[in-house]
Amino acid sequence: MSTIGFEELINKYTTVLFDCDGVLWRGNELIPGSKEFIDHLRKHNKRLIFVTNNASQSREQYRTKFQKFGLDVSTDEIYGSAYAATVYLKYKLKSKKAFVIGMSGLEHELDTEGIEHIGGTSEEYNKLTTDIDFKGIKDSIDPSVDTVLCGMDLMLNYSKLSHAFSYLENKNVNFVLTNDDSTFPQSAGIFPGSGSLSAPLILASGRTPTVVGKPNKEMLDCILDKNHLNNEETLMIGDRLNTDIKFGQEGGLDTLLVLSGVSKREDIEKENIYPKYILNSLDDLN
Ligand SMILES: O=C(O)[C@H](O)[C@H](O)COP(=O)(O)O
Ligand SMILES: [Mg+2]
Repeated sequence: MSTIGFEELINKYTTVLFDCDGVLWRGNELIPGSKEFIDHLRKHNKRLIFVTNNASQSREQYRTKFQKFGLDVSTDEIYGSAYAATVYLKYKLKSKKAFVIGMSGLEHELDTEGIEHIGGTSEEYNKLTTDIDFKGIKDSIDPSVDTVLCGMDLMLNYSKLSHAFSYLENKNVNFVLTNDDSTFPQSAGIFPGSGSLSAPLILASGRTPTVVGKPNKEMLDCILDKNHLNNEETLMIGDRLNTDIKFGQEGGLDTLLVLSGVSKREDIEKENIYPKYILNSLDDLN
């Protein structure tokens, strides 16, 4: 494990896969040096691919977020777990309709692939109430729902969980997570991640979900469907050892851990996941 400088990086790699939360930004705050580093790579004609487990936004919404930071990134360069999960439901599960725990970004991606969805941001599932209509939940089961899909949901509540749980009682209904990150890096600090939001369903249903996001192969398959990666010339940059660095290693890529997000230097030995390179942040490359 060593550091790496900009010159060495651009001489070794033609393609850079970037994680987003904790590498480029924390919430809506750009991490110092990330824009400059991306601009430098663009000047050296490097291929950039952005791979985020954050399912709260669609590729289009991320393109707008990049633009707000003065970064011109095309949707073809963006692979979010909302998109990857949608592709998985559409082409692997042949899903027609999903019950969603998630936000508008996940719903937008499902819409682009013509997968119907209930739950999510619709009004009836987002009322914060202690007056739960338990019988109504069981009576409301829609037999055409074939999948429960869970992602980051800032409006999670007991009623939504109870609806999702009731669908999962039917073992024929698929159970899919966009990702299972335990925590989520924000500018104000670390918060519960989407993996921690779906944990109650896993415990209550006793079922093991398919997880699409990093480090799982479905996310890499989604990228490889559209991009040939020359492994020796591709670098994966991330802030989380058990998603980004593991994803890169299992994909046969070199990896760079930046300490600007979730994982800390002492986590490396604890988790026994050793990146090839380590830096404090992307600013060390400017
Ligand atoms: O809780 C989550 O969904 C994740 O922590 C978060 O969104 C990770 O995003 P990434 O670091 O993969 O961009
Ligand atoms: Mg991250």
